Parts: sequence; C-alpha cells; structure tokens
Amino acid sequence: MPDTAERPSAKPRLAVKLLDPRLSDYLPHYATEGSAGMDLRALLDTPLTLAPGQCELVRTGLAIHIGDPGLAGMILPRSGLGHKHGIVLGNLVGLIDSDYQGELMVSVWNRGSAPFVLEPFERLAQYVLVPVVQAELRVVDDFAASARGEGGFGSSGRH
Ligand SMILES: O=c1ccn([C@H]2C[C@H](O)[C@@H](COP(=O)(O)OP(=O)(O)OP(=O)(O)O)O2)c(=O)[nH]1
Ligand SMILES: [Mg+2]
Repeated sequence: MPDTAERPSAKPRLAVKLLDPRLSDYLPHYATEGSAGMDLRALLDTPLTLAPGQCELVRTGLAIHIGDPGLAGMILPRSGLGHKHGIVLGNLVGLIDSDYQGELMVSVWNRGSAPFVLEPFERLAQYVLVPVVQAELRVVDDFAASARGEGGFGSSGRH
C-alpha cells in the first residue's frame, strides 16, 4: 500500500492584494505538494543589515483577507534562517486574524551574534493557514473533577 493519505478537500481560495507591482513575480506558493507554508518575501528597495539583537518590521507587500473566522494565518520563521543565521521573529509567531485586511508585516529579529543582510525579495518567513475554533466562555464556580486537577508545570514528574 502506498504511504499516502487521501487527498484533502478543495483548498480555500484567499483574496490577496499585491501592494507593489513587483510582487506579481513573487506570489507566495507551496514549494512542494506537501508544503505546510508558503514563503513570504521581504519587500525592500535596498538590502537591510540587521545588527545582532536588532529587530525591524519588514513589509511583504501582500494583504491577504482570509474572511472566514474558522481560519487564521500564522507567520512562522524559516528553519534554515532561524537555525543557521539566528533570524527569527520579534513576536516569535505572527497571528493573522481572519478579518485583517492590512499588509502582512514580518517582525524580523536577529537573535544571532553576527550581522545579517536581508536582501530585497529574500524569503524571510512563512505563512501557514490554520483552522481555528472560537470559544464561548461560561462562568462557573467549580469544575467537574479531572485526572490532572490543578497540577501543572511538571507535576506529573518524569518517567
Ligand atoms: O506578525 C504579524 C502579526 C500580526 N500582524 C497583523 C495581522 C493581525 O491580524 C494584526 C493584529 O495582530 P495581533 O492581534 O497579534 O496584534 P495586537 O498587538 O493585539 O494588535 P491589535 O490591537 O491590532 O489586535 O496585525 C502582522 O501583519 N504580522
Ligand atoms: Mg490583537
């Protein structure tokens, strides 16, 4: 039996605005059939040097309106940039609301010890679409008992 899952249903179609005409050559896409994220590129006119510890908000030139409260976007670091060069996100993870219609911005943080030069249109982070469940909160005085109760932060010990 081939090790392939059944194909998921149709992909959501998201409306995207290109806020700079140069982006038409760089529309984000899934690099492989199984990719979870689409790489986002830095909309820069000139290279941006990030000193160690420096954090800058970088334009992507893209506005994506998700429009479905059952979905959200996440901006995540690229593992190669993060591991090899210390280039991660100043907010660690970017969470994009389904009703956000503004430009996707990437907070780029050089947590490494050497300067890093970000080139115009370099792929700097990735965009992942995720399902979301919105909750309603119901105030109670007590919870029904659970196996864990209030234990946390290592209370279950090591095995
Ligand atoms: O890395 C990011 C994170 C957020 N956003 C945009 C989309 C998101 O929907 C909006 C608000 O993000 P968030 O709620 O995380 O920020 P906030 O500081 O709570 O701002 P707000 O008061 O606007 O909600 O900012 C980005 O473009 N990039
Ligand atoms: Mg917010």
